Amino acid sequence: MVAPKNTFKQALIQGQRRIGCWMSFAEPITAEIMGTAGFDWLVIDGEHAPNDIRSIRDQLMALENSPSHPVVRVPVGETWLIKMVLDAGAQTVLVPIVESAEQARELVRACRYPPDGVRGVGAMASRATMYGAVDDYIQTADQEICLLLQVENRAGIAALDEILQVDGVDGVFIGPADLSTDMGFQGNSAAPEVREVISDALNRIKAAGKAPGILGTNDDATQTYLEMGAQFLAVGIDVMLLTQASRALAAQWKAK
Ligand SMILES: O=C(O)C(=O)C[C@H](O)[C@@H](O)CO
Repeated sequence: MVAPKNTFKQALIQGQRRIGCWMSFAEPITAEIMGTAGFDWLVIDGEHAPNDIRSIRDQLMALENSPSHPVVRVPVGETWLIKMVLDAGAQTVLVPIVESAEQARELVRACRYPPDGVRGVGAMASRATMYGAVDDYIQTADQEICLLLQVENRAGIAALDEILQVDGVDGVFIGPADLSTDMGFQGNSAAPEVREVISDALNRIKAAGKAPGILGTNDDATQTYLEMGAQFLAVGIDVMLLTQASRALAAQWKAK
């Protein structure tokens, strides 16, 4: 079997815009449904959704034949967690709350095999190699893995230029909910002060030759981030899609 190419990473390198969606149900069946919607990428959220390594693996399996590229967000940037999601077959990893270049360098090392990194070699028994069927996985994995870091507080913003110098970081995602809360706006990411910081950060990320990313949870925010130049842009969350549609439907028919 030929080692899988990371088409999402290639698209980011080529400067293409990628429209995605968050998945917070932590269920393979909803991942499978989302995989039919036409998004370029889908986040399997290990930070705020009730996922474990088995549910992450099952959602990766559910998306196997989907054109939507799975991005696994680990709960924290720990080497052992990154090792597990890579072995489960993730090629793109999103790490929350990155605050320094040193942390970014450690995360790059967590994604790479020795001698460049510290990823343990258990490939033959893992899903990443289709249980040994991909002969050249170890030789090709480092270049196919896409590492996306989340900068989402004042410390991260202060360290952004240094983080952007770290080789092996493919993109930086600004977390509007966390950033606005850390800035004292309690989740109000539409506050002008927050929007200004987001706009400046997205510009700096692009200028450094990395892909800028963000999540908009309503049309106004999404349109604003699009105009600010977000390249990998999540435009919603599956749970919110269901809550909004089901509440609107109930209200529509109860009002008759
Ligand atoms: O700070 C943010 O915004 C994010 O990191 C995305 C969120 O975690 C979220 O809205 C998805 O649960």
